[in-house]
Amino acid sequence: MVLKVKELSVSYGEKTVVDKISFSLQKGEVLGILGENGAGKTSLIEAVLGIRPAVYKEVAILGQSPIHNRKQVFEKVGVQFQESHFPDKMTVSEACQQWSVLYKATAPYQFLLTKFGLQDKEKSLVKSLSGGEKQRLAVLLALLPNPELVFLDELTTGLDTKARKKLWQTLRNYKREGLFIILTSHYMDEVEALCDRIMILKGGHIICEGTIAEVINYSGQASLEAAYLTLTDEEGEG
Ligand SMILES: Nc1ncnc2c1ncn2[C@@H]1O[C@H](COP(=O)(O)OP(=O)(O)OP(=O)(O)O)[C@@H](O)[C@H]1O
Repeated sequence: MVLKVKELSVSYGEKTVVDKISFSLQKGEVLGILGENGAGKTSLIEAVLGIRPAVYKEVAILGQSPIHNRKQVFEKVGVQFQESHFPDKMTVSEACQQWSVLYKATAPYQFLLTKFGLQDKEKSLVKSLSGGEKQRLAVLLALLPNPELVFLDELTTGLDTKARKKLWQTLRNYKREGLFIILTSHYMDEVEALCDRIMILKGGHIICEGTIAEVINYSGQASLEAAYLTLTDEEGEG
């Protein structure tokens, strides 16, 4: 098993935003975590990674605790966050180099820059990149340590249609090579393009999980979009 989470809860003060959630990721799977704004997706991922205080019965990533075996786990796990902050004067290549030194072994970053369409930006300041380019850099950095498992939070937010499709293809290739992926997304086309299994959160609870076909079937709707809207009671709100 790649990831096992048992009865994990996250609270901010009195407010519990992730409530006794249990789930797992099997080998070969891409798991999508869905849910409206504030459902608890980021809090859940941060708690699983051990960077957000939480209570739980068990959290194991690739068979080890991300809290007690931090260093060993993070040699094998890549993380892309919603926002990456870089110093003002840092160039793209410096960002890659600084990230590389955190790991024992990394992929050659020039190769990844080409893969992510950033080869002409090596000498550019990170702060001068467009939103979409920064986003691609954040995914690149997550993949730099050649991880076995990668967490991608709002993967393609801010990317144009062509860049999204390109990134999906890149990730599908990584998956074929054996990478396990957990991602959060607000885009049902993205989820359908990448995920084997999904988990929909609402108010810190899992309201539905299964393959895309199972979730659609369970909702009684004809598409994932309609299933998602029905299950999260969003219909008619927009
Ligand atoms: N540092 C914090 N302090 C207090 N409350 C927080 C904090 N971070 C998140 N929350 C609250 O916890 C709840 C879950 O937030 P979280 O960011 O995990 O949701 P999300 O599903 O990732 O949302 P989004 O889709 O908007 O990114 C929200 O109600 C949010 O306001």
